[in-house]
Amino acid sequence: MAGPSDSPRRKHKVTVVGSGNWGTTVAKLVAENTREHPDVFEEEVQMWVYEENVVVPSDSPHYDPAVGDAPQKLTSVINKYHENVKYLPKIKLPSNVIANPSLVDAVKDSSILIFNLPHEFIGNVCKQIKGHILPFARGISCIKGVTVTDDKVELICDYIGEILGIYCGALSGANIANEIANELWCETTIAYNTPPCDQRLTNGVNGAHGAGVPVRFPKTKLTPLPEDYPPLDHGEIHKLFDRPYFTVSMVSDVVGVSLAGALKNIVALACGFIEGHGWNATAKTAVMRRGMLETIRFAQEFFPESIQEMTFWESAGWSDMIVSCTSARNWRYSKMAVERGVSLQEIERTELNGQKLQGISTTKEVMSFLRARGREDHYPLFKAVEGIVDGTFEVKDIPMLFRK
Ligand SMILES: NC(=O)C1=CN([C@@H]2O[C@H](COP(=O)(O)OP(=O)(O)OC[C@H]3O[C@@H](n4cnc5c(N)ncnc54)[C@H](O)[C@@H]3O)[C@@H](O)[C@H]2O)C=CC1
Ligand SMILES: O=C(CO)COP(=O)(O)O
Repeated sequence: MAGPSDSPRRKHKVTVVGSGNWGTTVAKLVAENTREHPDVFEEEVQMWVYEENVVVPSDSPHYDPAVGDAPQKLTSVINKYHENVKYLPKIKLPSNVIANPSLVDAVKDSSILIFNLPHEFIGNVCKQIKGHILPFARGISCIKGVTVTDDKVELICDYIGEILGIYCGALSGANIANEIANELWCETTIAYNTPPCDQRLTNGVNGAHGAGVPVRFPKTKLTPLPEDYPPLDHGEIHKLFDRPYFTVSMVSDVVGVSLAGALKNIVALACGFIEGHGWNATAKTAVMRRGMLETIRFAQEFFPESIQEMTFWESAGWSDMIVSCTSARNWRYSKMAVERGVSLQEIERTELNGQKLQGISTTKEVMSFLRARGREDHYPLFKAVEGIVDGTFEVKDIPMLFRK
């Protein structure tokens, strides 16, 4: 009888769940890598698209006079022209990215699931795919946010892992999708821990950085990755994401990577408000420093068992804080809201063409969690951002928060 080592070697099939600005960019870079590593990955990358109708503008090279201004399915446009004309216009996607409007079909038979959509939609997506994925699939969440219920705050990757019964790591960094899509160099951080049940494939090799951090796995029993698949350890995950223009650091601290990515969106709103009010770099750096202190305080207070402060020196930490407070969407549009004297919610509705500002919901969720514990006054900057978003606090009063 044939043993496991005689079995034919299978390849990892990859699906990107989500196709916004970042989702499409990650699908592009991952598809470049599946092409370069045909021994490990199936070439075709499925990309789930939340289907909608789009009108291709007349100045687009993909404008078809026979179709004119008639609405077309976004998936058909992506598959025909290899461009996501709505969320990542003017970027050519590799032809092995396949847009799929069916969530269940897109994740079918995939052993690697990359979750990349605004965090408010992840619950519904997980509900729909539960029971339709390979039981031994492994996940990477590129989502910046947290999930909050009355009694707990959860990392998105833990939430995905618990609902689907799989292991899920986290990717986060100083990453502006349009820059990476244009292949302008940057770094990112991936936190992933090979589950013990998969380690017979990897000799326990997990990567050098982060040794000593208690490793977290879902409470549910994991199904081992079958032996005829290539192992999934730091080396293989690195192979899937690292590009000449996208330098990946592998770490083990899932908590630090996830919380830094989620909470910097609150600080980015504060920086936009500050700048919209007319203050400049010195005020912004004060807010960034205060924001980082509150981020680390939050991590230490609610995830004390696993946080590693070195993570804040990775791309997911200070670099993301800096880029988010100087050039990302949450900063840009909160500045615009103050300059125009309108609410941030209105700016999101009128200016973002379907893209989402994760800072708005993250601020509300984090503050409701803190308030339920009577801890809101220990996070004065986060509280001020909530007040500004709700119209109950004024930007000019931010410095008063920090006077002894
Ligand atoms: N855009 C960027 O530069 C970066 C974004 N991120 C993070 O990546 C995550 C995904 O963001 P983006 O790809 O930028 O999204 P986006 O903000 O560009 O696009 C919104 C997406 O949500 C989808 N959507 C709308 N309604 C939906 C529903 N009911 N159910 C499911 N999907 C729905 C839209 O189809 C679209 O794909 C976020 O957590 C964000 O913080 C992280 C790094 C960089
Ligand atoms: O996460 C990001 C930068 O690292 C992108 O942030 P925005 O969603 O504010 O554009």
